[in-house]
Amino acid sequence: MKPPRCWLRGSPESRSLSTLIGLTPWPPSGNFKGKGYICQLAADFIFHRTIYSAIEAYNSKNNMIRFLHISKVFQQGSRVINALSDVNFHVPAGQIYGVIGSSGAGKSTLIRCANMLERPTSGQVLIDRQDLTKLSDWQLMKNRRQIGMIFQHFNLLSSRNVFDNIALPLELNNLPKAEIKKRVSELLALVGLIDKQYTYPINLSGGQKQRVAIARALANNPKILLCDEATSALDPATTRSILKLLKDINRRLGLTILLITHEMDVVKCICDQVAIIDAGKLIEQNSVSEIFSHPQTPLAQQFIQSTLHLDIPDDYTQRIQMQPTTDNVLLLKLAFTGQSVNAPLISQAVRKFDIDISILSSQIDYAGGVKFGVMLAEIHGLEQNRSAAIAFLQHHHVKIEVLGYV
Ligand SMILES: Nc1ncnc2c1ncn2[C@@H]1O[C@H](COP(=O)(O)OP(=O)(O)OP(=O)(O)O)[C@@H](O)[C@H]1O
Repeated sequence: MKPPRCWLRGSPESRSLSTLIGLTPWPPSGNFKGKGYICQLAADFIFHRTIYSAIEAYNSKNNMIRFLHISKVFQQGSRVINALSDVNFHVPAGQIYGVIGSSGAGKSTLIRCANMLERPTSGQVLIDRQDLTKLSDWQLMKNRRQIGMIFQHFNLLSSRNVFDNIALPLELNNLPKAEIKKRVSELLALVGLIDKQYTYPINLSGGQKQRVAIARALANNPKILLCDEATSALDPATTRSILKLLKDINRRLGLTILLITHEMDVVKCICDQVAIIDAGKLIEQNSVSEIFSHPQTPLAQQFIQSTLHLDIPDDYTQRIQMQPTTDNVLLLKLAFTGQSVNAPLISQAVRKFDIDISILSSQIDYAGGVKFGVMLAEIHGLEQNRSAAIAFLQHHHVKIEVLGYV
């Protein structure tokens, strides 16, 4: 059958679509005048609607969590607090998505909106295409079974042992005893606590308590897991082991994880994507590799720097001053991200501007498969040459902080 004339007389996009779906553009080249031009407009309209609907359908199918124009206002006496302002983002199914922000930024409010522990003042929260803001309390209670949650302070019941804590949501679901036993045994194995099943929370370490909380959150086979500062109360080694467990669960079960944190190390360690929230507004969001290689906002840069721990040696701290010294050696902190981390910029600057650079310490790290780094260095040479070298490095996206003269 011959393809409809006006469809194929459309714009280049509609023509390429016709090629994509296997139709030969007809006529091969067209002069769009009169009726033909109207046909072109109609074709474009249909094309854009089709594409738009296709993108919408794809987004809603592949995004497990969708925050649409979420605002939350708290009223404290006469004081109005805009905890969240028009927050929009989507969490694709099967991903680990981090939301990072400083204290009071609105992280807890946001994650609590994801299961309606906090109802947004306006906006929609869609979990697996279901709009939670439209549900009655009873429907919401049922719906929450598909959302597991873990907290900073574990929230275990001290009167129940490990087995019984994990069994609780299954008991509330009226599961037969034999099924509860089977499911709890699976979960104990998943979180590595088979030998602790009869232990009470008081006799568990922080990491073990969080493992129990994770097992309990997974008891009803949820589609998503919300993590509210889940590692903030743990030491660095235990934090790493819990993050490793979460990543393992995410990969093995295909579980979608939304976590909030104030630590970029957590994001760096397990997240696929990250959103940065500041004063209730979402100011930046992207894949972890993109954020680490091309941070757009000063706050994103600050969070990245916080993951690189480079201290100025004590003897330098004592000697450093902002006025030039007799030796006139400049002390700099250089931060490399994206392409600048791989380019031989230091040796180029030395050759080009006739200066010497002495590296005191440096650190390179990885996040989302991207390298980034920080360096502490002395620069020796004439003032104008050093300034030109600094301008050269800045031009190549090296962030430079002048620490002073030593
Ligand atoms: N129930 C409430 N009533 C009034 N104000 C609230 C309430 N909950 C949160 N807020 C305010 O909303 C803002 C965001 O708070 P939220 O707890 O979401 O921030 P956060 O980023 O999680 O901070 P932190 O990391 O310190 O926990 C803050 O100004 C807070 O004081």
